Amino acid sequence: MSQDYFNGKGKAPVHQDADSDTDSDADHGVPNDPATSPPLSSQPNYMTVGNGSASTHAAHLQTLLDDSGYGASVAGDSRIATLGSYAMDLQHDRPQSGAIHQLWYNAHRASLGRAINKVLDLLESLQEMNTSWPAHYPSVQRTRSASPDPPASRPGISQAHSTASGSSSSTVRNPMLRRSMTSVETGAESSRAAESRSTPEPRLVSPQISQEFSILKLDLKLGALHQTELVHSLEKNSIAALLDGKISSSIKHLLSLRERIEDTASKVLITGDLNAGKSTFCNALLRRKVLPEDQQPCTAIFCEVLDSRENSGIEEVHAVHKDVAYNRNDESTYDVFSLEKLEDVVIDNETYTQCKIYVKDTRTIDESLLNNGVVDIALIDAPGLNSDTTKTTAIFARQEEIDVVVFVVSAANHFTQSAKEFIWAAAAEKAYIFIVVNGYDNIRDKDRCHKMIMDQVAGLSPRTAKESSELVHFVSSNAIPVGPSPPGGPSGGGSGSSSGGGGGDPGDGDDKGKGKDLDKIRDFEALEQSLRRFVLEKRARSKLAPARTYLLNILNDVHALATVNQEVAQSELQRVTRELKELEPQLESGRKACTEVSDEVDRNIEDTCKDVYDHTRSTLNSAILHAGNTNYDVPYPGLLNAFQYAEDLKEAMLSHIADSVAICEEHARSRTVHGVNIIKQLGILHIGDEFQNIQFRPNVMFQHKHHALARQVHIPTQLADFVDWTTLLQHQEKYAGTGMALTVAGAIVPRMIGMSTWMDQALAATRLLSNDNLRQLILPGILVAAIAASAYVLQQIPNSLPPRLATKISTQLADLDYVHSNSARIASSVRKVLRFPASNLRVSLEQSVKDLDTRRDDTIKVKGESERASSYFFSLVRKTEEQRSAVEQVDLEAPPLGAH
Ligand SMILES: Nc1nc2c(ncn2[C@@H]2O[C@H](COP(=O)(O)OP(=O)(O)OP(=O)(O)O)[C@@H](O)[C@H]2O)c(=O)[nH]1
Repeated sequence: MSQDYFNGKGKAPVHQDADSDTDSDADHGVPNDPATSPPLSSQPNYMTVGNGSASTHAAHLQTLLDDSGYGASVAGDSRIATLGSYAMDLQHDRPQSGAIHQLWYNAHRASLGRAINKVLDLLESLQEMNTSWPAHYPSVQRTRSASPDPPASRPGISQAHSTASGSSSSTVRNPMLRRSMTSVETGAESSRAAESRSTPEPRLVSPQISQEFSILKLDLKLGALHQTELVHSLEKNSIAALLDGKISSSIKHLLSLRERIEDTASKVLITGDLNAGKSTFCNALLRRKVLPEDQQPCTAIFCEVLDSRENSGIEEVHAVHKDVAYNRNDESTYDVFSLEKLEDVVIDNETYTQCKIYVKDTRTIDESLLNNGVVDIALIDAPGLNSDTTKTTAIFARQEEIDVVVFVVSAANHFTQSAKEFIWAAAAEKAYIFIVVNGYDNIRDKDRCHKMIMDQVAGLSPRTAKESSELVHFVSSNAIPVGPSPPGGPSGGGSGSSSGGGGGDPGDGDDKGKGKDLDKIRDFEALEQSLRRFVLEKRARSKLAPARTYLLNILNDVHALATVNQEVAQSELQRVTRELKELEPQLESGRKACTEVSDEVDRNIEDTCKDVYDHTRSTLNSAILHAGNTNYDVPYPGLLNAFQYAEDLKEAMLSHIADSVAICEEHARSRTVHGVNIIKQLGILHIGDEFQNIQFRPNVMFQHKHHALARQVHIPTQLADFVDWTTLLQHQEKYAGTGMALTVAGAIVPRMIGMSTWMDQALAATRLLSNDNLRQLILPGILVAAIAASAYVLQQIPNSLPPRLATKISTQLADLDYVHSNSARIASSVRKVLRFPASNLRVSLEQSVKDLDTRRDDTIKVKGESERASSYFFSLVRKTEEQRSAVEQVDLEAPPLGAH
């Protein structure tokens, strides 16, 4: 498998910042270069059990294979040997053990692959739910001790097979909101996760959150606010949006993990100080002088050594252009060189940053690392570390597809500053660092060197130090006999190891030297076996364990989130159900009150208006009726000013009537105040205090004098108005002295002045004049009487005029419909005034009913949503539990059945 490391386009993205990523938020894209990926048909890349009859062991393996979900053999892949023949042909354990591991690996890979698919489904559904029902993010669930978990101790590789029970107990996880922290899992978890936990948390998160959520932990960075405060201060939808982002990146990471566990290749990065002997070490592993060795630094680019079968069996070098994604099928992305020219390529870091070296490894599969029959291994020789390259190499080492980092340190120089910096950075990323102390042959006091180096390792990577027997090796790479370099290829200018056994010339005949060389070769072979085990048998740790750990972590997070949200949804459901129960009667009584209050207000208005109308009518009627006999205090100025008197009197009468109107208006005003108060009380009772301050100014009522009578009533004064016989007769008895004259005058004068016919007058005169006796008396009497009557009539003007005028005014007012129109006007004014608060009250009541109605509708909606959310999260809790136990059953620590 080949990679392009630096283009940032096609392959694994390079993490730019050493401390900016954790498991949860980094983009862990796994390379998917179509050109470099193995053909689909060869993807599983496993050993198949032949005909099954070879041995019971083979049959068992066949079962394992079938169970693994990877089916039968893949035709046409030369790498695939049948396990049956494998087991029978090779009469030792290693290949068989490798094949068993491969089957075991496939079975676990299938389980984890299924779990990843399920979790992807769960996350997608959670994302969807989160858009319709913004998920609640638990800010702080419980307080845990501030001290971090005890440093996880990785189980020893040599002991790994014996920790089955321990590992299964370690997988019993706290179902609560806690991150898995068991020692085995920690040891097996991805190095990224290890870093995120072991390094100080650089982000603004509360310890609680960082402990409870490992992947879906929201990364809030806002001013100096604490995470918890932020979670509380942020709007629910903002939290949901942040969560959505987290879920998306988790989905991405799961996809890359899936790709990664399905990738059958394994990459070993060989790095170390300048001139530490990395190339020599690589060549020793290949048992062939492929890479140029030199006493002066020469490797300036990343050299990936791959099996030539990946390049159609052709041995050549592909020098990848800078900033270009390597594609084996696209020659524009690289330059082809022969192996002999490799020396020129590796020093040219101006044109290239990496090269792919395809070599044939003709050794047997149990000897060869590249061609081991189980997994495609690529060795990557990195440029020596210095201040320029340390960071690049550390970034390189952090790539997901780098399964193993082999650090080559010079036994003579120990760990330099660059070396330390690299290991600090890489140790956090990669759980395992394989340390090769090279050039051990140069050391005289080997024990001292051993101790000093081990002390340094302990300080740099305690985990590695703990497993030192497997992970730290003291070797002399140049002592390993290597095959000849390609013709004209790397000749090496250094120790002359190319012909093999540079450390001691096998041909010198020195037995002591030979013995020493044999020791060196044995040491190197031990290293090789460890590395082989490390790469092959423990591949699960570097490939499957991150997936398993990540799955457990994400399942834990989703489980925690689902539990919290299920509780929230449930309590919301209870709350809205309760609220609905309260709302229904409120709504009912609101509707009832609306009708009742409306009726009451109408009644109040009608009663008030009727009362005002009736009162005005009776008051005005009575005022008009009594206008004639009311004393107006208008002095009678005498006969000469009788007309003026009549005018004054008329005005006084009209103003008296007008006063009555004003009195009626005052009454109406007070009735209105009363009516408004009733409405106000109803408002306060049913709506609340907003009715307390209802504005009503009674003074503003009746400001326009619609009743200005003087303009409407025109009554001309006539002479007849001054004589009112009815009044005169009424007064007759009061004035006895004039009784006779009045009687006569009363009897005669009216007749004389036109009340009788001319015949009556004639007869009366004849009758009087025929009586001589009387003639002399009567005439002066008549005269006196007439004078007396006239004087009396004139004197009675102040009494006669008012009733006459009153009658005339009354008549005219009746014509004007004065009483009704004023009563109606005043009553309608009252109605108008009362209608305002009444309609306010009605609108408010209707609004409050409407509000209640809306609230009820909203509550019903929320209820439906809460029901859906509750049942969704309930099933999510169950599903995450199921998946969690399925993933926990993938026991990567238990040794494969039948493996040694
Ligand atoms: N004595 C001794 N010399 C060694 C050993 N391994 C490598 N050398 C010599 O050390 C020199 C440097 O070796 P290289 O393999 O080129 O070192 P390197 O780390 O690849 O160098 P750069 O990648 O260029 O930094 C060569 O001359 C080797 O022959 C060893 O185990 N013992």
